[in-house]
Amino acid sequence: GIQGPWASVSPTVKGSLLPPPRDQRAMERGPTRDGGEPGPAVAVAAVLPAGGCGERLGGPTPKQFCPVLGRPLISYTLQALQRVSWIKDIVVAVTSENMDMMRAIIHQYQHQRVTLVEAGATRHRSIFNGLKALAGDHPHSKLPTPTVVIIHDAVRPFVEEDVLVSVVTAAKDHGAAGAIRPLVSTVITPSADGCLDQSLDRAKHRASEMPQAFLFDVIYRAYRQCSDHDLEFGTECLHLALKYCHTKAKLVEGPPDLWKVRRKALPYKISQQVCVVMDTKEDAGCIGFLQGVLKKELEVKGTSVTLCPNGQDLQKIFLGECYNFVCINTTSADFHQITKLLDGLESRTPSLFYPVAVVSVHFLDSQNVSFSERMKELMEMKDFAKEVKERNIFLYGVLVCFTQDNLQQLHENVRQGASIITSLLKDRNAGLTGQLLIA
Ligand SMILES: Nc1ccn([C@@H]2O[C@H](COP(=O)(O)OP(=O)(O)OP(=O)(O)O)[C@@H](O)[C@H]2O)c(=O)n1
Ligand SMILES: O=C(CO)[C@H](O)[C@H](O)COP(=O)(O)O
Repeated sequence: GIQGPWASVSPTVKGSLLPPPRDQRAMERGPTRDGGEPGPAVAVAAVLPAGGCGERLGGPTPKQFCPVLGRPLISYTLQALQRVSWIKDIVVAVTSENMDMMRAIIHQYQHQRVTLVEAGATRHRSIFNGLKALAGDHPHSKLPTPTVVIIHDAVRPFVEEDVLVSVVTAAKDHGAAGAIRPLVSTVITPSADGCLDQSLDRAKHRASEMPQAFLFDVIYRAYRQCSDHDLEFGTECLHLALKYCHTKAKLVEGPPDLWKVRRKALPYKISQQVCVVMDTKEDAGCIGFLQGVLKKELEVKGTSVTLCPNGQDLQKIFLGECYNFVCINTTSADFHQITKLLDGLESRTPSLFYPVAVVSVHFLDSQNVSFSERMKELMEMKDFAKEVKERNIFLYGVLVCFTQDNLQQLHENVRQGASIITSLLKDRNAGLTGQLLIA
């Protein structure tokens, strides 16, 4: 029967990126423990493999430790599991070299019910190590053995309580269960000579995702029997349960946000598009020259420039998936345009894995306006930058200085400004946000 205040199980953490849990749906599906304690009426623990190096994503930091809005990715996943009170223990497999970092993350974000074990050389080996810590018969077991164990990748941060309830409930009944999604592309089989052999009927196949859940005895038995080849090359825990315990997993349709971080999030073309926003229709003089140089600089790197003169609806820009903005301000001390742009960007869903970069370009006619006066005006940008960084928007400033009577120097400074803008957009350096670079 359904009892218990599910809504109180998972309060939305203030300031959290995670959407509020769909408790209502969980309530409809999930049985509670006897006595009204919320959660499936069995002891549940989770194993989180987090010992990979993230080769496909690239970069020196394994993807589970990459910062997302300043917080390591794994901390979001832990937060998502930890707010489900009926998951009693969370065992995380981490390599020895990252153990201290993981401890620091647990301490900094006050994660609870977490036990660390050493990761193995492959995902399956890491999971096996996690299971051993929960197995009563193992010398390294430290924790109570659960009836059901959830296995979930550290790099799938958006797991919600309702899907956890579904897989745990199904595992209780079937021995094993896993989330699935429709296939996004058709799977084909090539022949040895590189020609099409077969094309699978997409409607008949599914992508296997995480979380998965198992009766502990089933999955632990499967891991203890499986071959070195399985542990080395296997990619599917549900398959181990089938192969070694004849347990046919129940498949549960999961939501689209169960995805895993694999490669860089954005297709190159989208991430490279640049939108230039102007506060004037005028395109003569240094503005026109800057536009020309920018087009050339950015085009060289395979980008396209959209010019949006004043008066055009900025909404159109926000609807598009643009991640690079150059805001050219010609009106002295006027932050109107950039404020409008930042407001619009803020209302857009934050891009978690790729910051939006905005370069605010200003001009200083040093014969007519004093440098210190202009700097004082532009200091405001620092506060803007700090605010919007919270939303993964990186704001930079560029000041192009000129004197009316030295056209050659103006052109040179504009060229330098354009190359600073290009580097800022390309590098997306978090440390330079709010800084004003002078050309
Ligand atoms: N020896 C390993 C390899 C992987 N994992 C974990 O298994 C999950 C899913 O694996 P995958 O996406 O393949 O991660 P990586 O192996 O890090 O990535 P890549 O395959 O691109 O190297 C990740 O949380 C990863 O840290 C693990 O615990 N131990
Ligand atoms: O998704 C999985 C686990 O998370 C896969 O089962 C397995 O680890 C292979 O991963 P990938 O599809 O990223 O190669």
